[in-house]
Amino acid sequence: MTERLTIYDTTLRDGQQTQGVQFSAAEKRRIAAMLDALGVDYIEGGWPGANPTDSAFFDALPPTRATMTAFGMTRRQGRSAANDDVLAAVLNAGTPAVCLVGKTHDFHVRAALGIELAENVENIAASVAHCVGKDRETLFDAEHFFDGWLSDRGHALDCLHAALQAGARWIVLCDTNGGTMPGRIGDIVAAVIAAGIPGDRLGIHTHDDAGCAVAGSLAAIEAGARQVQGTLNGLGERCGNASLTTLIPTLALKYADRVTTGVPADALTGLTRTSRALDDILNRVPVASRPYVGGSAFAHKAGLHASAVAKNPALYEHVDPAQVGNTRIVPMSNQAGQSNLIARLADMGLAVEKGDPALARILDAVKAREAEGYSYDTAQASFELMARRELGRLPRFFEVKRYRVTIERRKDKRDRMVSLSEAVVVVKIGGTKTLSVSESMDAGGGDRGPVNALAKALAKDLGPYQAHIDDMRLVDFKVRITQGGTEAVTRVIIEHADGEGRRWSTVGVSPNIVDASFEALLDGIQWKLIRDGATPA
Ligand SMILES: CC(=O)SCCNC(=O)CCNC(=O)[C@H](O)C(C)(C)COP(=O)(O)OP(=O)(O)OC[C@H]1O[C@@H](n2cnc3c(N)ncnc32)[C@H](O)[C@@H]1OP(=O)(O)O
Ligand SMILES: CC(=O)C(=O)O
Repeated sequence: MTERLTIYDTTLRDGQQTQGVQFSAAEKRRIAAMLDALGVDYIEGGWPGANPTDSAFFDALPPTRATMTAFGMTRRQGRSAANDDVLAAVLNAGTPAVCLVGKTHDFHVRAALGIELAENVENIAASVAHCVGKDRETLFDAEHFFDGWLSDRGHALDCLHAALQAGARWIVLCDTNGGTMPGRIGDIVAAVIAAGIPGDRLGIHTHDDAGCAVAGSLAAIEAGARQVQGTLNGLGERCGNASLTTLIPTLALKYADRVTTGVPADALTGLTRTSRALDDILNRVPVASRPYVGGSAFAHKAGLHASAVAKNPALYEHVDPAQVGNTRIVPMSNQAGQSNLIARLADMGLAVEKGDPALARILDAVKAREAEGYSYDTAQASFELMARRELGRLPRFFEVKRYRVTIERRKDKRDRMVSLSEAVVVVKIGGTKTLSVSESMDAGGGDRGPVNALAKALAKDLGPYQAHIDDMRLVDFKVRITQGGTEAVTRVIIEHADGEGRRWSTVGVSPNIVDASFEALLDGIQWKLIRDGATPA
């Protein structure tokens, strides 16, 4: 017998409390549509009246199947709920549900609000009753509840009972500082239920400060809480909230015998896309190690793992990546054996029989190059080019005859010191040599550095290949000083993208950062020409 678990998303409110995150109203609408497609039950849209973006979002709310919720706080001391302007802004947003945060830790009541415990309980009751009286489904976020329970459980419970009696639909227990261990969360939730707050009225809201937010939420669910709150990709104040990107598949795939959620199986297959779409909105590189949806979540690097996965993927996978819309990869590195290699080459469309002597040559080359400072487990496009070279299947599109980069520091017309990087690249395509010159100046007149100048010069005139590279862009550039053999060398990893949504990474290594960057840039272009099926001139 399974029970229905309600999923409450707070990406647009607590997620916006992440340092460095500021959604526009249009972005909030896009994210709300993504959440709706996923099947969450509630979308907390923000705090109306707190800032212009949230107000603009609530002024033109998108239609959603999920219950749109406005967030705010209980009335301030000395005001009636009807005369509290913050509460009024929350109600004026016109959402079917509202969520009010209130203090439940005696320390906060005295130190942050500066009021008596009885006054706090009255404020909670009056605020909830006011919203219920305006026909809003009302949730009460019991801030710092777990710390409050340990400090003065009588007061913490009084706050919950006051909200429940005033008509709150949900009482949400918050581990606001994120420091409560999962076992303790489970014990306290069970004690709260025993004290008369029914599990089907209880929610859990955790933060990840001790790395336990998802575990704490699961402990609360196991103890009987029937609403779970969280955010996409675990965004949220400080270290973030419980990640719904982890909780949703965990609930669907591992708790199906205990609870059901509103997320249908076909929406679950859109989870990886949703997670990456949010990163795209935030202009963030997706975290590869993210459970279920990360680029490495189903990457089998070690030779023993890859060999077993080739026989049966379940040997090293806790779920099928297709269930969450992710894909299995078998990267190449010096941890790899022939099984990784055959699988990887097959993914690239290169069929090679087991026992082919080229396999041993490629493995030796990977190990030798990684000893020099290369790293192929992320730079799979450079690995492909190297493997093709060993297999004699690397098309020769063009040859770089020479390149030069200069950096000049000089005064501009307004007598300010400015830098200017300039690159010259000479390439030979077929029988024709082309010379391209480019500066690194951006639209605002700022210098973007020698690597930018080189990238622009290299991409400026590639004759018959130009149409293939026009939609390429550089999305990430990482530099590490590493030990190659006995010398310190620079390793540059570049992530590229194109108009078709492909992303690929390349690596270059040299004692000189410009040479290392150039090698990675060149690999990026060659890989793109191969993928596009360009014909060598
Ligand atoms: C745990 C959480 O994440 S809850 C969500 C927190 N989110 C945010 O704070 C983001 C949005 N907040 C804001 O934009 C602003 O803080 C506003 C508009 C809500 C209030 O702004 P201001 O009026 O300038 O107050 P300020 O932010 O300085 O302080 C909050 C005040 O509310 C009081 N307060 C805090 N929590 C509560 C509560 N649950 N109930 C009643 N009053 C509260 C504080 O004691 C403080 O009062 P004081 O000014 O008398 O000391
Ligand atoms: C309400 C909330 O975000 C918290 O207590 O963490």
